[in-house]
Amino acid sequence: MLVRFVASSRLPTEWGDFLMHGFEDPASNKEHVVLTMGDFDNGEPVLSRIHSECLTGDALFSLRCDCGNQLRTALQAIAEEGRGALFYLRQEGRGIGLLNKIKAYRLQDAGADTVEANERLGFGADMRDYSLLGPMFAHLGITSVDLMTNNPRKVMALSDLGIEVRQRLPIETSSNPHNEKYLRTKGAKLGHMFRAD
Ligand SMILES: Nc1nc2c(ncn2[C@@H]2O[C@H](COP(=O)(O)OP(=O)(O)OP(=O)(O)O)[C@@H](O)[C@H]2O)c(=O)[nH]1
Repeated sequence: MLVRFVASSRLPTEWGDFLMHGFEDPASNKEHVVLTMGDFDNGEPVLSRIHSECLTGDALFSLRCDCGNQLRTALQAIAEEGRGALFYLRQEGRGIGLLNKIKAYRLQDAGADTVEANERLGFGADMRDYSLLGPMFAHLGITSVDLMTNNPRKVMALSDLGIEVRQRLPIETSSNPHNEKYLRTKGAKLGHMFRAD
């Protein structure tokens, strides 16, 4: 069964008032949310971010990745524009889940990079599936986006779903000693268009 819309409510945040739309995915038993601001009726491209859940970076202030920083940067950019959408997909750890990500971090502490760690656990480098976005875009009436990402796979995934990506907007965040290797590996092995500080 396809991902389906369940309910919306107001979500005031430190950047402004968003609408929060909840979706359920019966196949994976996952719940996803989209935060929107403004009106999409005129068909103009919508400033958008497709963000993959990162409990450690988004909620626990981790410096091992750039996720929390990107989340805040995206919400701020949407609020400044007064119009946009943030898709928050519950695909933790590039789709391997939180506990496997902790195991992957352990392997990284022992010298593996983020891709090698996934592989040693028996996973591909990136297990995320973006097809679930189709019904979410349809429900919100968004057909064209300006996408905040450094990840070319997301641009291709949206094109495959028939969503026009008018432009890719880089989402640069600063590096620190804890995430330098991770950011380098994303550039070298996962095709991210990352420019280190
Ligand atoms: N398996 C694994 N997942 C990680 C690791 N560090 C961060 N993540 C997850 O990676 C996801 C974010 O992916 P990124 O590759 O950082 O960025 P992206 O979303 O592909 O691309 P951008 O749009 O440019 O941010 C989140 O689900 C994080 O939980 C790691 O070392 N191992």
